[in-house]
Amino acid sequence: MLEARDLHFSYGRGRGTLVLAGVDWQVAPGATTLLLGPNGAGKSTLLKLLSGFERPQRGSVSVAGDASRDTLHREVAWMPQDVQPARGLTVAEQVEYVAWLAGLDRATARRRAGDAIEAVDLVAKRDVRTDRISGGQLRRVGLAQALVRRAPVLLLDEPTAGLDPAQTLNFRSILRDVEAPGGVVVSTHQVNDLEQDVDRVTVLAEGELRFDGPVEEFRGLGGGADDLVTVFADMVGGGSH
Ligand SMILES: Nc1ncnc2c1ncn2[C@@H]1O[C@H](COP(=O)(O)OP(=O)(O)OP(=O)(O)O)[C@@H](O)[C@H]1O
Repeated sequence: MLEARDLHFSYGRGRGTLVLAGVDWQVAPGATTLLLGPNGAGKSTLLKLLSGFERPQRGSVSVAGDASRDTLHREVAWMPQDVQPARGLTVAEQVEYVAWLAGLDRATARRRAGDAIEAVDLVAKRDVRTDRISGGQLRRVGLAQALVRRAPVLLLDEPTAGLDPAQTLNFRSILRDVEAPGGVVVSTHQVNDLEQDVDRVTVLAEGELRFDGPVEEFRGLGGGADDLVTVFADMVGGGSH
């Protein structure tokens, strides 16, 4: 199980602002968790720490008690908020390159990249350069990059931000078929992302967890969708949603 203990993190040296102030959290295996928090709450930072991309100043991130960077890289796949096109590479080449960087041999990287591109419904674009595809398609390349390693845990940072409603639905339906036995985490600042199939909700605000439980429990805090926006705003101590 992917677990964070007493995570403290601030950017910059010395007196940088504390972004995470002692977060204890476990990613629920076999479940999809919505990591909900207002802008600047520290969601991206938490996901970077959980993936091993950043190291905490205090506390630890571990899988089954093992906190080594190699283990995190093997066990956790992370899709960053800003997926970058690799100049000059096609969709297939970019996903294959990421697989190769992760240590797969050439033939396996190619095969897995093909599978991942199929899973994200981008077969028609496989030979198009990634700097010439739409923002929504680039998000799906990002998801393919995360899937290609077949890590047990999948962390997705605001995967549908900026997508139109049709693309959002398309992305969610692709996510429904993703296999990640260690758990899937989807970060968002929008309460209406609760519409998607999620099992659990974790609310992060000002570097602390304010809620962590089954989605039904969170929904039960408000009478309807509008209520939940209010519940969330009260929970995070502001009007952001
Ligand atoms: N590279 C950085 N250097 C300095 N400060 C940073 C850096 N990245 C993030 N921060 C700050 O850390 C805080 C948390 O940022 P983070 O991106 O983790 O929040 P978030 O919840 O993902 O926000 P959003 O929903 O807007 O993406 C913010 O105050 C942000 O300004």
